[in-house]
Order: sequence, then structure tokens, then C-alpha cells
Amino acid sequence: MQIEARGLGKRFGRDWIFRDLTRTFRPGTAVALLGPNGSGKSTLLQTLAAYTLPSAGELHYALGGQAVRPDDVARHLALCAPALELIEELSLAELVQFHARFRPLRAGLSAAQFIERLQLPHARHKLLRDFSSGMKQRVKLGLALYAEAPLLLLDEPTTNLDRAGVAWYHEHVAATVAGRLVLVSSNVEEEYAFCQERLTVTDFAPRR
Ligand SMILES: Nc1ncnc2c1ncn2[C@@H]1O[C@H](COP(=O)(O)OP(=O)(O)OP(=O)(O)O)[C@@H](O)[C@H]1O
Repeated sequence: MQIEARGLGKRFGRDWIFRDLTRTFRPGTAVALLGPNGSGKSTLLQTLAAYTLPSAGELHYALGGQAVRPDDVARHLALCAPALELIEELSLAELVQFHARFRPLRAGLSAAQFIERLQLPHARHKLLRDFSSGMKQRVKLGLALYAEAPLLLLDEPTTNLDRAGVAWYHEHVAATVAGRLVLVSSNVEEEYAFCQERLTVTDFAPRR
């Protein structure tokens, strides 16, 4: 997926979060969206993902050289974000099966192999509501990383992960990012260290 932002701006009420952002995000690139708490990283991520409308400027999307309408971008993206809820009433095996109906796993990857990659085979019949917060985060990340989607959005991806979980994240990011456009919203160096490009949201904050 390629995203071209021209003069992009977003405001809530009278407050501009960012303005005049012009940049092309190319496939095969990982971009870290940086800035302090409340600076607008998640808002920028959501705007680029066409989850929320920009207040100014234009966004153009393309896949394999073909234009993609903003309304259709959701079909091509995989997202892991703190606000994203898992269906707590399902077991892990049920969740993976359900999720794959809407966002298929990468070609050739079975549900059983996917659960192995999560290193959670012992928990396959456990209900999500009984998972620890770190286990849930690993599931959320895995579903995004191993989805067949050319746009990968990671918002604070190592939230709730311990050292082993962070090592797991690094290994599986390295295995899945090739060829995709990856946007990582973060304040934690180790979760975006793999990104070739950086964008600091406050560089586009209007002076108050
Ligand atoms: N729906 C909304 N309505 C009004 N203001 C909002 C809305 N969403 C976000 N904001 C405001 O926009 C600003 C940027 O918020 P955002 O969550 O994008 O920051 P962030 O850089 O991701 O923060 P953090 O590092 O704390 O996650 C904040 O001042 C926030 O209060």
C-alpha cells in the first residue's frame, strides 16, 4: 500500500493537532510516528488509515499501482492498538477461526500453525477473558502481523509485554514486514527501532 498525504491536517474543535503534512509513505517501508503523550500520534495513524476524516488536505491510496478509495482502505489493513478489544467469550482457537473469516491469515498458514507461532498452544481452548494482559497483547499483535494485509498499523505494540514478549515481537515483526507499508505509533525506542523512517508529529503542530 502507498499513501500520499498532501497538506494533511486534523483538528478537534478549534485545536489543530497537525497541519500541512505532505509526505509519501511507500510500500516496503516502516515509518515510526513519534512524539510525546498527547501530541497526536494515534490521531495521525487513524487519519492515515482513513478511520477518521482529515480536516484539511488530501490523502491518496494505491495498491500495486491501482488507486484505492478511502472507503476501501479498511479492507487492506491490519491493526494492533490498545483500544482494540478481543472477543472475550471465545476461546483462542475460536477467535482465530472467526477472525480469519474477515482477515485471512497469510497464505499457507493454518490456524494451528498460527497458534504455535504465538507460543500459546497450551491455551488454545482457554477463553480470552482468562488470558493475562500480556497473552492478549501477543494475540492482538499476532493477528495483525500474520494477517494478509499490505498496510500494517501498530499503535504502542509492546504494551503489556514482558522481556520474552518483546523478544517475540522483534522476531515476528522481522518475519512479516517485508513488502508492506508499516506505521508504528510509539514512544518506546525498542518497539520502532526496526523502522527505516521517522516522522515526529510535533514537527507539524501549529504554533499556539
Ligand atoms: N475524538 C477526539 N476528540 C477531541 N480530542 C481528541 C480526540 N481524540 C484525540 N484528541 C486529542 O488529540 C490530542 C492527540 O491525541 P492522541 O491520542 O492522538 O495523542 P498520542 O500522541 O497518540 O498520545 P499518547 O502517547 O498519550 O498515546 C490530545 O490532546 C487528545 O486529547
